[in-house]
Amino acid sequence: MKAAKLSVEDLSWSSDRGAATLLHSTSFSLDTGRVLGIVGPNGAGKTTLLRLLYRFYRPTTGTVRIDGDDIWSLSAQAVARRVAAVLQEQPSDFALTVGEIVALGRTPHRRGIGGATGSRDKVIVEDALDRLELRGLVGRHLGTLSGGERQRVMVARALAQEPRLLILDEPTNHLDIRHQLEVLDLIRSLPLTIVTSLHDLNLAAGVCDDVLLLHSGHAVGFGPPAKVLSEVAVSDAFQIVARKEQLSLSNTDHLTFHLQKQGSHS
Ligand SMILES: Nc1ncnc2c1ncn2[C@@H]1O[C@H](COP(=O)(O)OP(=O)(O)OP(=O)(O)O)[C@@H](O)[C@H]1O
Repeated sequence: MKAAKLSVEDLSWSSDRGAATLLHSTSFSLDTGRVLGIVGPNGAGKTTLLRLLYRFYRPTTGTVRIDGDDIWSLSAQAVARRVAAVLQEQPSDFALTVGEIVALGRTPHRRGIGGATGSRDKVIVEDALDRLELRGLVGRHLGTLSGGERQRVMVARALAQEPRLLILDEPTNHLDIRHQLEVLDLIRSLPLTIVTSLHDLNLAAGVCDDVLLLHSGHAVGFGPPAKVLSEVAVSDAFQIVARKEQLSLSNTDHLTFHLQKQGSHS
């Protein structure tokens, strides 16, 4: 696996000319192998930013470069060889088996429509199935799996794509605590550049090298979680009162959240 360098410059997006801007000018860069968490309240623009990064939306202004190449100067297939995205599963996937879905990850590497599956493709698919512990489920239809099992299948398909940049939209959704920790552990262990949206700020602080805090379509902070996720910035963005406390056993910071200042309610 090879990790990408990602650089985003003056990126903004609105759905139509004259429509409200859903992402205002945003710039940041991410070195190879870094894990970036996109955090912010509902409707802040997290999914919009991710869609710009995997070439689903064409930017209104600015560029997304992967290893120096503007993704809109490359073909969709060339981008799919470098970038994989794990989104919520598509309804059309439900009739396919786990093995078939993971093998779909090889599509961008095939020559021509219906290109043959080579022995290297098989090795890569098997490796992805092993990594996500899916061997036992290989013949099952996606529709029969639990939410957590489906999430693992989607990550395996993305790995079979052999991306340099992996994009994850809320990868811990539907997962119980054990499976959340496993997915986050996997994220940390992959030698890829990763951009992931996360709702849980304490999880984001634990797993990400950098975070980007979005508020009403504006990037209001980028950098190490300890710096960006300050009490003031989190309180402002989420319209709550955030307090940073120290966990006594692990000596790590932990954010707690309150609707109002303690003692201020009647
Ligand atoms: N294609 C679109 N056309 C018009 N408005 C859109 C479009 N996509 C998203 N929006 C709006 O843009 C805003 C940002 O949406 P987005 O899905 O990026 O937020 P988010 O931070 O991912 O939210 P959540 O945490 O709820 O998933 C929302 O108000 C949403 O309704």
